[in-house]
Amino acid sequence: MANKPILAIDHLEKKYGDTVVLKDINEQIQSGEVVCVIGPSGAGKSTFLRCLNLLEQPTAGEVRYKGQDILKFNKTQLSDYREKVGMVFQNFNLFPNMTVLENLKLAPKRVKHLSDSDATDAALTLLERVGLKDKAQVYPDSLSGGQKQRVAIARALAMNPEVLLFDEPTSALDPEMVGEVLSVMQELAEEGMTMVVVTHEMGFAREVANRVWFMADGYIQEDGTPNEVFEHPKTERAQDFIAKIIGN
Ligand SMILES: Nc1ncnc2c1ncn2[C@@H]1O[C@H](COP(=O)(O)OP(=O)(O)OP(=O)(O)O)[C@@H](O)[C@H]1O
Repeated sequence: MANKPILAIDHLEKKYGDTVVLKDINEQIQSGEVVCVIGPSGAGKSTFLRCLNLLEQPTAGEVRYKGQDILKFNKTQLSDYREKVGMVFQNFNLFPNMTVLENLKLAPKRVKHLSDSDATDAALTLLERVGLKDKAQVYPDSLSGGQKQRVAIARALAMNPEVLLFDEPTSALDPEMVGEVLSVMQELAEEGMTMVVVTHEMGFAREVANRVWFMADGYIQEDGTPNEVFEHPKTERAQDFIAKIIGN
């Protein structure tokens, strides 16, 4: 392949004690790709995602970002890497004692040393992009779940990431809030953001992903286009899962 991957995963393994949760994962992600990771509960999807930014330490293997093994990064390199590879969590992780605007300004000021007024301008632009400019001065507690998650996405974008990792970003939301978050994510995908999304939202995976990885028992068992994985799954495990999810 001509393109160099932005992320390359080689022989990744994660064990907790004697329990092997991820087994020999080998994958590559190209810049601009949207990869959705699907699979049954307990398959290792979140653990895998957390290994990509070292919230979990892999027990073996390599994760290379633009050719460099992130497991060998020193503290400064790791902090630079986490600026470039942002993460959006299931439970938003907003700072409750800060306004929405302060949530967005904190890291750009502290880490990127932006001036207060530059950080404010950038934050307001991002809030506008996720449709929440009018919420700049409120505290997260007064927002709906969908609004909180849109703020969390804006906060991740405030660091100008090259890759965004999403860990079940809509799983904690009431059903009526899911669409507003997915549509922000879809816009990001259309703008060319590289995204790895662990999700139970099969509609999103079908429509927005370039590639779908089906994970079960700590392996990526299927890797293909949405059409390949949803319509023509090769393994029995994926066939069963997809039949149950799609309901036929
Ligand atoms: N800190 C930990 N210590 C021990 N076992 C863990 C730890 N974290 C996760 N596990 C185990 O690893 C396995 C994979 O968990 P993980 O959360 O990655 O799965 P998942 O595919 O994301 O599931 P779900 O869709 O339910 O979130 C599970 O069996 C889980 O119990």
